[in-house]
Amino acid sequence: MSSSGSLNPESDSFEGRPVFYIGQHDSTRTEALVDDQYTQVLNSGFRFVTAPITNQHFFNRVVDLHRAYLKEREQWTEQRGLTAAQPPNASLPGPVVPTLTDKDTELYPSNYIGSLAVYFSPWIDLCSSDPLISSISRQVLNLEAAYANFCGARTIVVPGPRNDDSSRGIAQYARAIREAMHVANRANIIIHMPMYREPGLDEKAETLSSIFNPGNGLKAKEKEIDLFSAWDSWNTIRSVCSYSMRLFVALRVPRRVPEKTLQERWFAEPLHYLTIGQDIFELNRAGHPSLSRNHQDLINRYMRLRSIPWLILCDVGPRPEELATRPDEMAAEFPSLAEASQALRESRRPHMPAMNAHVGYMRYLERQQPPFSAMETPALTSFQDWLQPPLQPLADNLESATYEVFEGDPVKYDRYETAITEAMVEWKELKKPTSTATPENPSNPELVVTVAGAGRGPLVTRALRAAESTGTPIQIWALEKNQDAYVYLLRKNKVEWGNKVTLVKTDMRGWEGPRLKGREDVIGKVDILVTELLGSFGDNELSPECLDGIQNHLARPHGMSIPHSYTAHLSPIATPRLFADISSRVVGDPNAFETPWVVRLFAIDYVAQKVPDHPRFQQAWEFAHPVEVARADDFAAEHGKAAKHVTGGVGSMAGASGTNEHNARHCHLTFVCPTRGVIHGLSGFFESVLYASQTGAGKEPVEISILPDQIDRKSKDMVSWFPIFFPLKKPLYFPQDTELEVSMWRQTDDTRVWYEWLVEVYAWVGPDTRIKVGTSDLHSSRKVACLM
Ligand SMILES: C[S@@+](CC[C@H](N)C(=O)[O-])C[C@H]1O[C@@H](n2cnc3c(N)ncnc32)[C@H](O)[C@@H]1O
Repeated sequence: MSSSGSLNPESDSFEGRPVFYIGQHDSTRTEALVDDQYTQVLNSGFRFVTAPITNQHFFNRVVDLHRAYLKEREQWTEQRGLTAAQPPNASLPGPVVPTLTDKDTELYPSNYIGSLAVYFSPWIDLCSSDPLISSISRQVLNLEAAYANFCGARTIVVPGPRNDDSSRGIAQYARAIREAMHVANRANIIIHMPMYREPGLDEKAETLSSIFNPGNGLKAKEKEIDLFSAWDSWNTIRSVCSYSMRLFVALRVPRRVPEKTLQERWFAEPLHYLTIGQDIFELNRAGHPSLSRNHQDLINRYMRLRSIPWLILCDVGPRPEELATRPDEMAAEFPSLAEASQALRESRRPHMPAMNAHVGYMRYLERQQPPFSAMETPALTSFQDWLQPPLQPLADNLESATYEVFEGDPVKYDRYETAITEAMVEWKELKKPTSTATPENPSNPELVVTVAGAGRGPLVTRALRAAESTGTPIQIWALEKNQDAYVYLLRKNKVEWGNKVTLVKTDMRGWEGPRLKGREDVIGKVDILVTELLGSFGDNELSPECLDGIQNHLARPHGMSIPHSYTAHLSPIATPRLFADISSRVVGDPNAFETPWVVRLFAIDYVAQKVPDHPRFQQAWEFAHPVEVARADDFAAEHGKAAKHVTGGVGSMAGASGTNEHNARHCHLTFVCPTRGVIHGLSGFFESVLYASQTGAGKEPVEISILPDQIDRKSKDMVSWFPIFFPLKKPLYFPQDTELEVSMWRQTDDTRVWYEWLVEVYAWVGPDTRIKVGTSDLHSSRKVACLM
């Protein structure tokens, strides 16, 4: 258990953890609690309770209505002398459930209704194949939805389908929920779903179907457990409801915790509640309730979500008969000494119920959770699954505050400093000539270092530090095209760098090159060129194009670029939240589904599995610098720079001259998905080798990476880049044993760069037979392309 100090936010040893918000549900409750009872439940440690919208009276009324209808129909059939085989007139109207009366409900508008989780009647059966029962169920659903919405309920829980066997039933159910969402137009609708159909944990409460068609439920055959069938039903329901942002899941925690793949599938879904039944708890040796290690891990994982799901403990007390007895006001005012000291020990008022044992255990688990890590600060957490439009680094100038955010991540700068240090050490070791060498001073040891795109100068500081620590004399230039950042650099040069740095306000592609110290008439070459123009997908902020424009100043053959190379990587993902978010933006932003978004992906499911030759994260392409023969350089040498737009027809894009053609890329990747699921787009990442040793001593390269399976090894805790997300306009469903074929292109017409992407689904239907079962549109970010 943590010390009290670690829970005190004021203390130095404070460690934050997710907070458990625990509610109480009683499956036998047929009426909303009255105020006193509600208070008693809160006093036993719960923070909220559930309340049925209607009561037993309403249930009886609906059952009587249906009975009367069946009787009337029977009479009607008899009067006409029809046999059982002759169906009644199809247009005979079915029963219409009359409006609610005050006898049908104990729920009224109140100042605490917003904190109740109100429950639809569990006895309706929206999936019923009996059209009368499904119709009555739907009417009840709508009556209750309208009334709960009227009362001001914010969350309404609806029992999920009882099984996933009938696609007709699920379709009926989904359609009814969509209708109810229109009726309850402000409330959130929460579908109560099991994680999977665990034998023995199916709902037993009676329904209209079990009352009127009792035989139907008996036929259910023993089947193999299909782990994904409940998720499949949920996927149908939310698809029919167009991924409404008001539709959530209450996930029933199973007795046996399933495999990780299924846990992760639900992790990506909008979990509003986790419901934990009394039978999930075990008793420990002291007879207190406890949960297995697997259950604890599951809860700990889900509690890391940005919107932390609330917990509902079901049937763990206080029992209805306990709530029936009102606390004795007199006795509460004048407790006996023994009662008072017992109450003090349990931190409660005398005659108030003791802390519920299950709540007490959950509070203990709350304290046992791993504390928030350095990557879970409130600032970083607030970025989870938050879409940011990508930067236009050439067209736009960054603000000082944005640079300050970059500078807040020491990991990136440490890795750069290590790379520059190694480059300087090896330069000496390999006795490479420097660009400051002149006929008069052929062994001048001064290296020419240029930081291009210096921003507010952190990489300049690191280059100066590397030079000092390695005892390397340098001449250093810093280039920046942002005139405001340039002013900052001028000041920093005076205040911090002792005017050692030559600052040039220029686009690096138009720089004339370094005029050497003491020989200003001579334009020299650069030995070490340092840049950080990388985007989340490596090349998406046009680092290749910018470096092409300056690499002619690099000394050959020894000059080097830091970074030396970078690679882009992809993996298909399910991310229902981002899909819903982007869908909601389309009206104001018609290109929302054609935009690669920068986003700190979190509530997502990587659907592909790692198998031999097909890893979960696959490399799309690579850029390495300097480019050996740049087509642009050749072209400019032949025609002059200004000529590039008038010689159309050479490049792959119509009308392009082809000078940037060497920076176009294409990849085709195959991802393997053994279980069925859905994808909403492609997650993108990059890695970069900043410096690769040239001494042949087998040293590890200096790298940075944002790949989920590499970041901890290559650049732990680096937060400078979030992943990129290439969305799909329509979710793409895939069956089990599927291969997702991903095609991606980096396109250019010499003035712009954009991406195009396509996903195709192939299912294996025999040992050697694969058939195509789905395809996405060809998406293109051309309309939001990066301008060169
Ligand atoms: C991602 S920021 C990095 C800034 C700084 N080096 C750092 O690490 O904090 C990229 C910088 O490069 C500059 N930049 C981008 N393209 C450039 C170009 N073609 N010429 C000069 N500066 C450029 C931007 O204005 C921006 O300041």
